Formats: sequence, structure tokens, C-alpha cells
Amino acid sequence: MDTLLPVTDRGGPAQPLLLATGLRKHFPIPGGLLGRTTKVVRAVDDLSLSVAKGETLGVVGESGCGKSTVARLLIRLIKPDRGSMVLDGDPVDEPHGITVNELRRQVQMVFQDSYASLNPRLTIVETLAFAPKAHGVPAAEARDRARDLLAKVGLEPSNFADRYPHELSGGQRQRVNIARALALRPRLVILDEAVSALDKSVEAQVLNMLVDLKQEFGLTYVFISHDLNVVQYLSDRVMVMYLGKIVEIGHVDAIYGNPQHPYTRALLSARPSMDPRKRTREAPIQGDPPNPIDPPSGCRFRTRCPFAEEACAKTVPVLADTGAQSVACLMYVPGSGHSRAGRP
Ligand SMILES: Nc1ncnc2c1ncn2[C@@H]1O[C@H](COP(=O)(O)OP(=O)(O)OP(=O)(O)O)[C@@H](O)[C@H]1O
Repeated sequence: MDTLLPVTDRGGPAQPLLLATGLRKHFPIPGGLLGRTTKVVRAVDDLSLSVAKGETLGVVGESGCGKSTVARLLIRLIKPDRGSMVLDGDPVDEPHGITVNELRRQVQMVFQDSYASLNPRLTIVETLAFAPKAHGVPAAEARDRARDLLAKVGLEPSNFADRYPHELSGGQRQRVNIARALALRPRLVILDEAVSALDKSVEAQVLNMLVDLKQEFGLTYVFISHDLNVVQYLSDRVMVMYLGKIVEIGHVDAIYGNPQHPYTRALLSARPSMDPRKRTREAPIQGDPPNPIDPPSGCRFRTRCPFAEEACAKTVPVLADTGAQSVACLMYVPGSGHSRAGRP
């Protein structure tokens, strides 16, 4: 079985809505004499993923591991150095496949900062009608649609349509951002820490709204968050990133119930659990991630891994299918040279 393809609950491979292969993004750092680029930040390195129609793919990992860079690559806010993407069978490739403009219609993004994302000079209804008008929807229809969308995100149109962003609370503004993301009837919505700035009670309301909207509009989500509990609640599958790479990916129950990569195990053990019986005995993760300008050779996690051996410095582990999930660790590769190989 191709380990990158998501698996439906019935066990068969699901049709990917978005397939990204070999994405790489290295950010040059100007330095030295004449500002020549001498070093690069390896933000995302040869990363492949697929998102199935109708699923929510959760993305987790420590700060700086490349989650937002993946999001920005998927919507082409930034161009990959390498790699390709296919949206519902069509390559994202000008001039032969679908254009970046079309990609950005079908794939929308919601960011964390609800205020910075909105134009302070536009009323809410103008904000929501803006993109549809730019795509040729007549003004009156665009405004009607905007009012409908406001109602869908729980904001009474007669009360909110003519307000400005500064007159709204953070939760209300984020509802507007979500409505705006839906205005062009996208198929995939990428939520990058979209609920992280909200109070817990508001966050819960917005999460439930996201679940309802997904159902009503037949959406697919990529949900990026540092909050492991929220990711577990919302996701069908979860992708765990470390220093620009996927270390583990699979069904949410497999990742949370039986994490296999030493990094995933350490990450999950660090999360607060209300139930003392559910606290794991795993050693918490030590230290900070290495500098992405000069990542360790072989496995990038080896400098913090309790199971690291010489082989881990020599071989870059690729994702290996272990059944319910895929894991990039030599311990899961028989004959890899790791003393625990095949019996981690
Ligand atoms: N425009 C840029 N120029 C240089 N380096 C960048 C740029 N954007 C991101 N980076 C670096 O790339 C790496 C990945 O960053 P990214 O924002 O994708 O991580 P993240 O997992 O989303 O982090 P966080 O959870 O803190 O948002 C980091 O080391 C970051 O400093």
C-alpha cells in the first residue's frame, strides 16, 4: 500500500483531493560581504502528502518545524524550490494544468491573527463580497451571498453586515475570516492556528461551527495547531512534523493511541491530560530542536532521541508503512542497521 495515500474508514485508499510530492522550501539567508546568500533555512524538505476528499488532516509539531511553510506552499503563497502538486487530478502547473489563481479559489486559508487579516476600511459585508465581485459575481448577488454566509457563521446579518472589523470581538472577527474563506466556495480550507488566539469557550464554539460548516459545504480541512487536544478532536488523520519533515502520519486513533516515532511519543507525553491513568511513562522531549540551517545528518531527531545509534547519523529514514500509520524511523525498517530494527 502506498503509505502516503490516506485510507478510508473502510480500509480502501481514498481519492486524494490534493496530492503534493517532494515539496522543498529552503529560505536563503542573506549574509557575508555584498549580502550574498551563504546559508539557507531548510524549512520544508522533500515532503509528500495527500489530503483525501472530505477528511480533516491535522498537522502538529514544535514551533519552527515547518507547519506554516507547508500551508503557504499548498496555497502557493510561496513557490516551492522543488516538488509538484495535483488538485483533484489536475496538475498545478502553468500553463498546462490549473493556474495558481484557480488553485487559490479552490483552496482557501484562515490565519491566526483575525484582525490583521481584515481590511479595517471595509464593512463586513463589503469584505465578504469583495472576492466574489472580483471573480465576476454581480454586486447585488455578492452582497446577498455575503449576508447568507454571515448567518452561516452565526453572525446575525442585520446586526453585523455594516459593522467594521474594530467593532467586533476576536471570536466574531475569526467567524468573518472563516466566512470570507468560504465566499468563493472552495473545496479545501487550510486553518493555520485559526482558533489559537481565542478564549477557550469561544474556541470550542468556533470548532463546533467548523465541524458543521465542513458537513454543510462538503469541505476538506488541513488543520494546523500546536494544541494536540484540539487536533485530536477535529482530525481524521494526523501528520507529525519535525524540522521540515514528516516523522509520522496516520489515522488519528493510531497516532494518539499507539504513537510509534520516538518524537511523536515524546510530543504526546508532554500534553496535559486530565486523566492521570492516561499519562504515559515516556520521557519528555529534551532541549530545543536543532538549527534548521544546519540540521543533523541522517535522522534529524537523532540528537534528541533516546534510541539514537550510529546508523541514525548515516541514513535519512523514509516513511515506512507499519499498518495503521507510516513512520520515518530506522527502528521500523528491518535490516536498517539499528539494533532494534524490526522490534522497536
Ligand atoms: N520568510 C522566511 N525567511 C527565512 N526563514 C523563514 C521564513 N519563513 C519561515 N522561516 C523559517 O522556516 C522554519 C519553519 O517556519 P514555520 O513558520 O513554517 O514553522 P511553524 O512550524 O509554522 O512554526 P510556528 O508553530 O512557530 O508557527 C523556521 O525556522 C522559520 O524561522
